[in-house]
Amino acid sequence: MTAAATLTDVSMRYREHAALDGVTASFATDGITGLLGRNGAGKTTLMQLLTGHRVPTSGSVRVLGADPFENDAVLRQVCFVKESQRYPDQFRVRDALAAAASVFPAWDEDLARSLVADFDLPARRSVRKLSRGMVSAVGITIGLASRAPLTLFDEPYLGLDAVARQLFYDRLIADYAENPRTIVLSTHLIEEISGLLEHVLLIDGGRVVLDDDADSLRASALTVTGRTDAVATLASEHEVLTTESLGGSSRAIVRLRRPVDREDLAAAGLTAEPTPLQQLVVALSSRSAPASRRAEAPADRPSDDDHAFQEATR
Ligand SMILES: Nc1ncnc2c1ncn2[C@@H]1O[C@H](COP(=O)(O)OP(=O)(O)OP(=O)(O)O)[C@@H](O)[C@H]1O
Repeated sequence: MTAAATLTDVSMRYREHAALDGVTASFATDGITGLLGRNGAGKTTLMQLLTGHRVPTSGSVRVLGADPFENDAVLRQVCFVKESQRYPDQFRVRDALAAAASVFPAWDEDLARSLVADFDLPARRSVRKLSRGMVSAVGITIGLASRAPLTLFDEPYLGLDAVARQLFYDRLIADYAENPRTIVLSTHLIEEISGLLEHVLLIDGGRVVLDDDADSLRASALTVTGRTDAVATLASEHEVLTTESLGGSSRAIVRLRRPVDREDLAAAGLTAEPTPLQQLVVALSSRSAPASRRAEAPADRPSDDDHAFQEATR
C-alpha cells in the first residue's frame, strides 16, 4: 500500500492527559477510511495532527511525504471539514466557496455549483443566517469540490437531514470513483457509512484497537449463534468479543483467527452471519473501555472560534 499519510508512534498529551498514546497508522493513497471511536477517543486530535493544526508531543506525522506543520506546500493539498467550522461574519455562501477555491489548487467549480444546487444552498445568503444543516452542507461542498489529495471530514453533518446525508454519501462515492483520493471520514453514524468504507481505523482511549480493510473485517467478524457448547468450542479457537447466553443457546461476536468452513459450522448446528460494523465497533470499544479510559481532560480546551477560516479549511 502506498500511504498518503502516516503516523508513527504518535502521542499527543494535553498536560497530563494523553489524547493519543503510541498511535501508528497509515492512510492509503486513494482510499476511504472510516476513523471511528467513542466520544473523546482522539479522532479530532488525530485529524488535527494530519492537518498541521497541532504538533505531536512525540512520534512522527508525515503527510504526502513531509511534516505537515507550517508546511504550505502540503497544506494546500489537505482539506479539513470540521463539524464546528466557522466562517468570517460577513461571508455569504458564495464568499466561503470563493475563498476555498482560492486555497485549493484542484478546486472543481462545476462540482461546487452542482452541490450548491443539490443541497439547495442560497449562494447569496450570509452564512450566519443559514440553518445548522445548511452550514454543514457548505462544509461538505467545500470538502468535495476541493478535490484535495487528502480530504478529512470530521463529523461533517451536524443538523443535516437524512436525505441530505444520503446525498453526501452518493456524491462522495460518485466523485471518488472518478477522482480517487485519500478520504478520512469520522462519524458516529457508523451503519450509514459502513458501505462506503474501504478501511476502518478504530481508536479508543487514544489507542488503535482496530486497523483493517473493510473486506477483511466483513469476512472475519462473525456473529455466531447455536448451542452454548458448540459456540464455546468455536470460540476457544478464535477471538471472542462478546457472548450472550440464554437457556442452552449462545450468541457470540467472534473475530476469526483463520478461515472457517461454513459447512463445518452448519454441521455443528451453528449459524454465522457477518457482524455489522456498528456492533463490532461497540464490542471492541466496550472491551477496551475499562483499561483505557483516561482521566478527565483539563478544562482549558481552546475554543474553536480561535481558528480562522483559512486555517480551518486547510
Ligand atoms: N485542547 C485540548 N486541551 C485539553 N484536552 C483536550 C484538548 N483537545 C482534546 N482534548 C481531550 O483529548 C481527548 C480526545 O479528544 P478528541 O476531540 O480528539 O476526541 P474525539 O474522538 O474527536 O471525540 P468526539 O467523538 O466526542 O468528537 C478528549 O479527552 C478531550 O477532552
